[in-house]
Amino acid sequence: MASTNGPTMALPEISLSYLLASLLSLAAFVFLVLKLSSSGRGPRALADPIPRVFNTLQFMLNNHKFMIRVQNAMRDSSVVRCYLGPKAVYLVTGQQGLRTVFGRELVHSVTNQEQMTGFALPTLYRMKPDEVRRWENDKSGVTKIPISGTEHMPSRQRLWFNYEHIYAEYLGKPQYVKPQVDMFRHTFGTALERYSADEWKTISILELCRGEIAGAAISVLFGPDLVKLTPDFIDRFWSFDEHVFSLVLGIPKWINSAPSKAHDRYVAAIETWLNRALTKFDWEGPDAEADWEPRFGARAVREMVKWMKETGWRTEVIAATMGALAFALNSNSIPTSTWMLMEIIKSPSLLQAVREELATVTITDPKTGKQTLDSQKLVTLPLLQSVWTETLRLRINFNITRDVKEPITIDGHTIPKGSMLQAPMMVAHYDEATWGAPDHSASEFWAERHIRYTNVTDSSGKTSASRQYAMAGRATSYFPFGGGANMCPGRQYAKFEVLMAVGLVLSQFDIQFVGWFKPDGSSSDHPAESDMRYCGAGAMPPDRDMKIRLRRIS
Ligand code: HEM
Repeated sequence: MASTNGPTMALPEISLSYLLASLLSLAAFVFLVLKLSSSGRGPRALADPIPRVFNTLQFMLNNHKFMIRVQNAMRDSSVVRCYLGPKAVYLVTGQQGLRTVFGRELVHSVTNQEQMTGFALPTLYRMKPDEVRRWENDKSGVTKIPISGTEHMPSRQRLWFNYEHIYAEYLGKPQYVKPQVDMFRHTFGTALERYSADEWKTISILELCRGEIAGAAISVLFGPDLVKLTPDFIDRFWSFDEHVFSLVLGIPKWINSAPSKAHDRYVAAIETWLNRALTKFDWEGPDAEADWEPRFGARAVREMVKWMKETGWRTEVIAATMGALAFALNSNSIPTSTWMLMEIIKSPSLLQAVREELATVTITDPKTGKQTLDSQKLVTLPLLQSVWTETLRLRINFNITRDVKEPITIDGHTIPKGSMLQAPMMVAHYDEATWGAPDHSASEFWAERHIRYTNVTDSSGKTSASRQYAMAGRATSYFPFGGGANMCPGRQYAKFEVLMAVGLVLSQFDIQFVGWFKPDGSSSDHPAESDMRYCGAGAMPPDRDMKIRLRRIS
């Protein structure tokens, strides 16, 4: 239609079908653009109200709140990204993600090496920049077969490989675990002899675990001299333990000097022990290959010291490395023992059931003639194992962290080189779909979560329900010991040690519950809960104590 007013343009005649077709094309175009732009954005981003600042601060200062936001974001997304400082971090959950973090195929592309050289080696291991550079320059990888192009390196000079291999071998192989377990049973059993059959004694579960169990564990791994030479060593250990997170974050001394002071006192004590052991030990003598001897304690410690001396590390660095090992030994096992004792003692029926199980593995020690526990059978008891699994699931809470050295793909998302991967236990271990049961939500401690009952018929034809251990969820939703090449090398020993400590206390004493106590010593009307200040830092200890009365069963 032509206009009659002023200069005009002739408009084409538009049909309805032409208009509809144009609108549809436009809609399709907009949809495509939106789709392409959203897939280009990668995985879901965690909201960051002050970009790159808020999330970083919350991660460091209130990890629990940060992790609750991550948990919510991961309800419908197996990969969530955010920035922590300048670093792009990808939090992952689910089968594919966990296989990527822990799998053998990507062992050279997904590693913990930047974590070590960036944080642990300069702080906890006390290495100077040129010493850290030696690790950075070792490109031969962690596996027995060196990465192609590095085959020329003498095997003992391969730092990453030897560090992992020595621990995996001497902490993990059954022939070395067994003598350590026997030694722990004897040492802790002897420590318990101070509680007699003649009188009831009131004790604190926290003190028992942080004192006697931790002391026995240190004496087994490092020999008795460490505590003999520094009688307050166990106090120094806990003071160091309290400050580890601040130390690793590298908070400067002028802001807070307490962490480095605690570390100084701790490493100094270990150095005293180390110097004495190095002077006294005969490397050519009969104990050179002993499973355990009193100077260095367990073989794992002696082999690590030997290799570090051979490869030229300063005594202070070796002492600090042993300090990190003592931390790995106790920092998770002791809270786990504490929680297991508290959970069992607080429920009279559970205590009774566990004691009945323990009675089936009680033996007479051939050397001392005293009652003790058969360690091999102990770790197969169904109910005790279920309590162990449930305790680790609920109370061990950190994000297993790895660096991405080559681009990888998880659930269709490309994770670029240079970013960081984190597998949060709090997301996997508390997942309702995996762990929840009709009357027991995933966030609740339920001693029998990992028990199945099957009917068995005996020779007389009588049928009864038999209790069996069966983990309630998938392995990829449960990784308290991490996974892959860096998986905790002490995990087998940890299970023996914790179950032995808990088993000896519960089987050798009559126990009466006294009450719950707050850290200030006042009584509490409700049981302990996880101390969430430790969320993301490893084991979450109980926020209050339990006191009991005990008397040895004569
Ligand atoms: C309940 C007890 C324990 C728990 C939950 C636990 C957990 C862990 C975790 C999550 C890691 C990091 C794994 C990774 O990055 O994938 C680790 C590393 C380690 N653990 Fe344990 N652990 C326990 C007991 C022990 C014990 C008893 C020992 C020693 C006898 C030990 C020695 C180590 C060592 C040496 C490392 C470092 C390995 C490395 O640097 O690659 N752990 N542990």
